Parts: sequence; C-alpha cells; structure tokens
Amino acid sequence: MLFKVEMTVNIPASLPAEQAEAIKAREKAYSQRLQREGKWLHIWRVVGQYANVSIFDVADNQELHTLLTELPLYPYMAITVQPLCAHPSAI
Ligand SMILES: O=C(O)CC1=CCC(=O)O1
Repeated sequence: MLFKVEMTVNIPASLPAEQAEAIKAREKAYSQRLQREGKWLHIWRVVGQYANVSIFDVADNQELHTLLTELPLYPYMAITVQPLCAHPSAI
C-alpha cells in the first residue's frame, strides 16, 4: 500500500544542540535503512521549511504506524498521512 506522508519537524530550542544532532544522525540512518529496504520510496524537502514529503510502500496501516512512531524525530514531528491509489490517467 502506498502512502503520502508529510513530516514537519519542530525541535524545541531547549533541546541541547548535541542531543539534537545525535537524534538527526539516528533519523538519517533509520530513513536510509528503510529506503534501502524499499519501504521509503521518496523523500523530498519542502522548499523553505524544515519539512519533507515522502512516499512509503508498506503492507498496511499498522506497518506505516509502526515505522513512523519509531522515527527518532517522531516526538518532534507533526505528521499527516494520505493513502494513495492508482490514478486512471497514469501510464
Ligand atoms: O529532515 C527531515 O525532514 C526529517 C527527516 C526524515 C527522515 C530524515 O532523514 O530526516
């Protein structure tokens, strides 16, 4: 199942910079593992925002929920999810 996911990151200024950098490094490794596994098909930066638009290919809602809640930045994200299906004009 395909999903469009929008993630907006809001790390509080009170979080020590070293801690924030460590979380971001774990986030990158986690994201790249899922990309290599074929579950995270696309990730695009939203211009001018600390946000991304991503496409996931997962078995079901439960798998997506698990993957998203295990993101190291999850506690600092606002996430929206939209399920996708084939467009009739797609070739
Ligand atoms: O920087 C972001 O948009 C948050 C993020 C998600 C996966 C990743 O590597 O960074």
